[in-house]
Amino acid sequence: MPPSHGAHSQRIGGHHLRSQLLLDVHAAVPLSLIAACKAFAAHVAREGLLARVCARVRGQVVATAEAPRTHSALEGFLSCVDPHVPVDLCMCTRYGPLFELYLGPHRTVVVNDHDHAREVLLQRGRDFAGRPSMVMLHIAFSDYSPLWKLHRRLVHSSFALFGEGSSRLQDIGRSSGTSDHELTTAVTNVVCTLVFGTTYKHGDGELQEVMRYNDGIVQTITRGGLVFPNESLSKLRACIRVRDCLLTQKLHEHKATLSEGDPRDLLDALLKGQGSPGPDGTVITDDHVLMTAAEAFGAGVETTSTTLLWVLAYLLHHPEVQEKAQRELDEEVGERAVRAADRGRLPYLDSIINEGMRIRPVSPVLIPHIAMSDSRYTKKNQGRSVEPCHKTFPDRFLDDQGQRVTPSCFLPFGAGPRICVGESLARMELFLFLSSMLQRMSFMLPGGATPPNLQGRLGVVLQPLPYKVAVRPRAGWEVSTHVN
Ligand code: HEM
Repeated sequence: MPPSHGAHSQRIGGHHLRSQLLLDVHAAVPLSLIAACKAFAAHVAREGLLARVCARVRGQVVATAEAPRTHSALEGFLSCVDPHVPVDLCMCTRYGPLFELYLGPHRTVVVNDHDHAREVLLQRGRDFAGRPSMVMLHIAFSDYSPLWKLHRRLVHSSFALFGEGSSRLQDIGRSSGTSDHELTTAVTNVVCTLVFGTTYKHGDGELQEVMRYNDGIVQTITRGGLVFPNESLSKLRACIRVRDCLLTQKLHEHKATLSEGDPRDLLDALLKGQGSPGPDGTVITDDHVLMTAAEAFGAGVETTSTTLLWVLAYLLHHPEVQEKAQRELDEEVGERAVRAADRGRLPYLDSIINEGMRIRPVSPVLIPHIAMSDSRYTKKNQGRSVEPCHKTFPDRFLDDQGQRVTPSCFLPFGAGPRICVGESLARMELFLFLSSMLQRMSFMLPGGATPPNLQGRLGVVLQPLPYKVAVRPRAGWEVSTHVN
């Protein structure tokens, strides 16, 4: 279709890698600034360029990057790039809700409005379901292809084994701890169960090893600068070696014990998928299996544990919200262990989780999409009004009767063909962890401590700065501890 040239239309030609994306937009779309910055940071890290840029949106730092001093891609956007002075990139204010920018060599269209994003992701999902060529992973960063579809289907089917009908996640949730390390350990344990069917006991050496390499990978990627040989790159390589060694061992064990019945976990599902190629003859190799297993850790640990840390940080700012959630738990669940099926009875707790994901989304701009073919997107409405919101944490997700409402523009897991494949699992995990924690413990600021800084910093995900929290067991639940 030819692009339209209406008085209010903006033609955004983004020939992204291999196709042409034309957006004809008559209305607002805002900012994928954070994505832009993220991708920019990734690009800069890849290219090994120098000088520091700090990007802020509405006063909040959303990304820092090692940036080129005089890079033509950046010149259009920044009046100055001083390596020592933070540059405010309020692009939304300066360039309007829809604009294009170069991320290194890639022309990128920025869309920042939930309604429009929803339309692009859902109604036009197939058109924009591609991924830029980034990292060789098999789902999240894989382009829209038969191989991606096959992997996604298998991953989805294996996650279904851990759905509401299963008690496997409930039991792991019950052993959750309260420091960020323990939260991450518990979330990692869930992913180990999903991926290779091992649920570890507290303190297990192998689980510690998984934690160490996972953390090493996250930290080194967050730090960036992995282009030239250096300490970070060596550490990343070492962590990946340990990870691959462990996953290969699990793969061999699974091959040796694979049976006819239902898959036990993700490795089983992928191994079974090796026997039935996709419609175009696509075959899953052992390397694919290992990469997809590794990806489940990458996508499933940091996202979920960081969401919980954000929710806790907000609860420290709103102790009355915590008390109300605890009252709801006391009335609806009492002292028995929380079950996945209790979610329907706990709308207030659910609204806290939703609000946590809304106000501090760990993946604020999804993962970049690219156009699958020459495409045009036309919006009829012009402009957009932003009304002041008088809702307090977490009431946006509740109606006047205290029942749950979910605005259609709420997309913490994306939408359309590339929607997060772990969404149901993540929602269940968040529910089980938070409910089990609030049922047994109260979280408060240690004496003299200031409330957590809610600004966040963008690493692999948007994460809170470290904060301190005191934990007190609720009446009837022993074990007391102070954690950082
Ligand atoms: C709070 C937790 C989580 C959040 C907020 C989250 C969010 C997201 C988002 C925003 C995307 C990108 C969607 C897009 O580009 O349109 C995504 C993709 C993905 N997520 Fe999650 N996620 C979470 C947990 C998980 C978990 C637990 C797993 C698996 C164990 C997982 C696996 C994936 C995968 C494989 C993709 C790539 C899907 C594709 O490209 O086809 N995520 N997630």
